[in-house]
Amino acid sequence: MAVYTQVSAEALAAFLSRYDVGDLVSAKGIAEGVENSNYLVDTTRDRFILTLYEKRVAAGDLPFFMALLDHLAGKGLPVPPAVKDRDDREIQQLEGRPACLIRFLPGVSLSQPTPAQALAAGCALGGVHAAVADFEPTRANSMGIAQWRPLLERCGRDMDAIRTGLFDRVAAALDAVERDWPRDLPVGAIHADLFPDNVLMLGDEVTGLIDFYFACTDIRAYDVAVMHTSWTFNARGLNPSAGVGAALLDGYDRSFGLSAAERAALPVLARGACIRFLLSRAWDWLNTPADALVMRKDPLAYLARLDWYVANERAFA
Ligand SMILES: Nc1ncnc2c1ncn2[C@@H]1O[C@H](COP(=O)(O)OP(=O)(O)O)[C@@H](O)[C@H]1O
Ligand SMILES: N[C@@H](CCOP(=O)(O)O)C(=O)O
Repeated sequence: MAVYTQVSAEALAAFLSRYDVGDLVSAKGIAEGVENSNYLVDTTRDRFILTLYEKRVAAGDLPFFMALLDHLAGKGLPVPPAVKDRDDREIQQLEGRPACLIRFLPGVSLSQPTPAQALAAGCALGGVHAAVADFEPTRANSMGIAQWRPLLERCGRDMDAIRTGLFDRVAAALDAVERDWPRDLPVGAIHADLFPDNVLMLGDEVTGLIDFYFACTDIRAYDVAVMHTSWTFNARGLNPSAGVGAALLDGYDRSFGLSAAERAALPVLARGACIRFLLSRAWDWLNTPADALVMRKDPLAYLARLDWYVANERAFA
């Protein structure tokens, strides 16, 4: 359940009165999501997502995220911009949290994407990378390779309570990833978390790309690798679908282009992505009480993926 901050009816009505969006009809907490509090808000005119940014999103990063959403929506991509109030402001305060009113987009997120859907999603990522060619703001990746070792050290040997020997296995995998990490691939604004639950679809059509709150400036092909790790396997990190993996890359290649150097780097980028999500999940696993309202995601599902990429170095050839 991702509603950490309760919003009173009075506070919400006062918040909405700053906008030209009609009057409040209903507001319901959204169970999906991990990082922020989200409400589905209906007014007499339209439907919106109200997001209150919780502790993982730094308020100082919000202008970058909002500028990126505006930029992509302005280029006609299915990305939801924040609504501006009468004073032209997108970022507000509500119940003591930074908050934005976001356009609602139709569609559902998939749990078992087909190759046709993966092709469309890969195409959509290519569309994002093309659209940010003239996007100037930058943001360092706060969950990038430079942060993985400090995060591993912070998790420490407590990781072995999740799986015996986990700390040493991740440390060894990280040694290899740090050694082989590409230094000269093209960089740009990337989503960095384009899992199936952050892509809304109707049939084989992408209707929404959401949750840009890890977006940053980093290696473009790393975004492709993150997608590959999250779209190709089942929830336990098993049974990779070769058709889905190939279709993702094909879609991206058709819409934006994947160079030979980028393709050659995908194995190490994918192992890096596995370490990144394994570590953030392990940290949450070790630091979230089992009875908390937040759903803890399984770090071992990313260990299984890491093992698969180590055993299948030629998966992208
Ligand atoms: N613009 C939007 N249009 C429609 N649904 C949305 C939109 N933004 C978020 N949602 C819904 O809210 C859920 C949680 O949003 P998300 O941004 O993934 O949260 P979190 O940042 O907490 O992970 C999504 O799974 C989706 O169902
Ligand atoms: N995609 C990450 C967690 C981030 O959650 P999101 O709901 O903001 O995408 C993972 O699965 O570990």
